[in-house]
Amino acid sequence: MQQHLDYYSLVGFKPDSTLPDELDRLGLSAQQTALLVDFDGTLVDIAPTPGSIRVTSSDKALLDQLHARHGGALAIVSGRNLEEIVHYLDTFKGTISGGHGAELRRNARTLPGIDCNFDRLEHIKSAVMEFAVIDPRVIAEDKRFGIVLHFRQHPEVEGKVRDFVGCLIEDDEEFEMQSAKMAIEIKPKDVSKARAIERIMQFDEFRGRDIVFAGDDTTDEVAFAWVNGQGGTTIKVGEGVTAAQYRTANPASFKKWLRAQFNSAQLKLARQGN
Ligand SMILES: O=P(O)(O)OC[C@H]1O[C@H](O[C@H]2O[C@H](CO)[C@@H](O)[C@H](O)[C@H]2O)[C@H](O)[C@@H](O)[C@@H]1O
Repeated sequence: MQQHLDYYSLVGFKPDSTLPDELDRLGLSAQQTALLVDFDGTLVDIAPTPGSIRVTSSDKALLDQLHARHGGALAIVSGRNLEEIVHYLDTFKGTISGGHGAELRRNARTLPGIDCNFDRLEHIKSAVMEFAVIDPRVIAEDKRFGIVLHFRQHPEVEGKVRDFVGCLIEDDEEFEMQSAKMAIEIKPKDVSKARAIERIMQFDEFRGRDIVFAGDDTTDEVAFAWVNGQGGTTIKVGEGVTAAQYRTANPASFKKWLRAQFNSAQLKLARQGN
C-alpha cells in the first residue's frame, strides 16, 4: 500500500479522484477539447467473448452527439481490427484507430496501415492457431496486425499461455507480447495507442485542442502516460492501478458522465438563446 501511495505522490495524481461532473470544471470546453475513447471496457461492457459485445442504438446516438459537440474532434482508439469497429459503429462519423494504432480511418476513408513483416507474422499466427486447436480452452482471435489468445472462460490456463507466447516471440525484433484483460496478445513493437493519439492529434480537426482520453485496460496505460505528458486529461474506467488522473466505475457511469456533458452543453446553448 505504501508503495502504491508513493508511486502516485511521485507522479502527482490521485488514483481515486472522483470523476468531475463537468469538463468545464477541469477548465476545458467542448470547443477546445479533443475526445479520444477506447472501445471494449470503456464504451461497451466487457463480454464473455470478443464477438458477444453489445453496442446499443443509444451508444451510437451518443457518439453522434459528441462528434457534433466536439466539432469532429472525436476518435475511437481500439486494439480491435479497424474493420470490426467500423462494423459495430456503422454510423460513426469520427476518426477510428484500430489494431492499437496500426490502422487509421478518417472521414470515412481508411488510411494505409503500418508496414510490418507479414511473413513473420503469418508464422507466428500459425503457431498460435495450432496452440488454440490443441488446447480448446483458449480462443485465438486473428487480427490484421497481430493475434490474441483469450482465456476468459478458463483463467487457469493463463500461465501456460504466457509461457507459450513468451517462448514463441522471445528475442523477436519486430513483435512483442502485450497483456490485456484475460488475454495475451502479440503485436508489432512499434505500434501503441500513444502513437495512435499522437498521429490523430495532427489532423486539422484535432490539432491544438486539449486531449481527453478514456480507457480501461493495461494497453491504455501508455496512452495515459503520453496524454498526461501533453497536459491532457486521462480517465480510467474500472479498477486497477493506473496513471490516469480520474476514474469512473464502468462504461455505464462513463457514458452517463458523457451524456451529462452533452446535456449541460445543450442547456447552456438553450440558455444563451433565451
Ligand atoms: O482497445 P480496446 O478497444 O479496449 O480493445 C481491447 C481488446 O478488446 C477485446 O478483448 C477484450 O474484450 C472482449 C469482449 O468484451 C473480452 O471477451 C476479452 O476478454 C477482452 O480482452 C478484443 O477481442 C481484442 O482484440 C482487443 O485488443
